[in-house]
Amino acid sequence: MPITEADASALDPDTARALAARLAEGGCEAALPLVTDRMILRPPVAEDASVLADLAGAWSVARYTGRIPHPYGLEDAYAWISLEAGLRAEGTAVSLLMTDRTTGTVMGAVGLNWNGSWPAAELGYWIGEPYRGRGLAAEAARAMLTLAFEPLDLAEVFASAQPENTASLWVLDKLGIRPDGRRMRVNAVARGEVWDHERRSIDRAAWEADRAKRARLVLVVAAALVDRDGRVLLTRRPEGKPMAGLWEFPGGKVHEGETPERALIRELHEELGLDVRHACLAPLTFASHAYPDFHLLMPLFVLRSWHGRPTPREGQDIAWVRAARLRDYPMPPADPPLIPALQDLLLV
Ligand SMILES: Nc1nc2c([nH]c(=O)n2[C@@H]2O[C@H](COP(=O)(O)OP(=O)(O)OP(=O)(O)O)[C@@H](O)[C@H]2O)c(=O)[nH]1
Repeated sequence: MPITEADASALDPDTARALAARLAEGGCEAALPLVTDRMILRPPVAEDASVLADLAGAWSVARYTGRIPHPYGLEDAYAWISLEAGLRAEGTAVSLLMTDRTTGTVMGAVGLNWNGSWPAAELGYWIGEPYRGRGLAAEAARAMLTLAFEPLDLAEVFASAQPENTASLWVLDKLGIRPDGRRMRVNAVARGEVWDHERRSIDRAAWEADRAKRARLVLVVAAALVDRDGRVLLTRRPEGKPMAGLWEFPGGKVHEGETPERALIRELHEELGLDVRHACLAPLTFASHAYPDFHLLMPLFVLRSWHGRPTPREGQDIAWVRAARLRDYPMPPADPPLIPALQDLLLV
């Protein structure tokens, strides 16, 4: 549904209050914080001011954003944090920090603002210099689209970027936020300029179509082979396959007409030369993970007995790993949530 100027800005206080309630943090029903593969996106707090001043104070960040002044100091960061808390509480905007899911390190920020454009929201993001080139902005912006169209129930998300800011244009393209034939003016405070840019947008129908494409379910089955010492067999994805170099549980896709168990028996034979009996496969847990272009559903079986010696037949490295050391091996993003169930089973 294209938004016209006449539709926009009709944000009545009740709607704003409802949106603010959806943005309140805490509990399983709350929209925030957002969790992605590599990040937790959470509201900024006063303790973030100095790291924000360092990151957003760089000219390489300010020069491409409309709202970040330059120079940008601690006072600016405190003012922004308190402004954003106010907008979130009144239900007119949400800004979140991109933090590393493991270390908590603040890496950038991403926000939606529908103050004056509701039911459309403007998307904005910036990423600190040390954290560029890893696809983090796209990952965060994708989570913001989900927030916009699901809990916030907005109709459109729009954005713009400097024509020479190719990294940002790449993010918008990747998310399906495309030129919509309109222009938008941006007051770029750091440069003291007013930009007149191509407007890019995505509406609910386009976002739903993209989500449906990415939600195609792929059933993969995997095994945790456990030896007499309680070690688990990991195999390393060989060069030429997607996610090459990462360690995973042996297994593969379930073919048409196969049960997960038959598929696993076939894969263990093809990949490792093992003969396995159906009765030895004990279901343990499963992974359910949204990859960019499909949704993985992967039951994990435990196997303690087999015939033959695991022999890599597809050029893959293999490793026997103690349960306590499983996290030392870089794995595809679907796999780390499987580790606690294995450790519960093996670390007694
Ligand atoms: N086998 C296995 N696949 C995993 C794991 N974790 C995970 O995300 N996957 C994903 O599940 C999919 C399985 O694909 P695969 O390439 O191993 O399957 P396959 O042996 O049937 O390969 P093929 O498609 O080349 O015939 C891949 O996208 C892979 O990255 C895991 O622990 N084990």
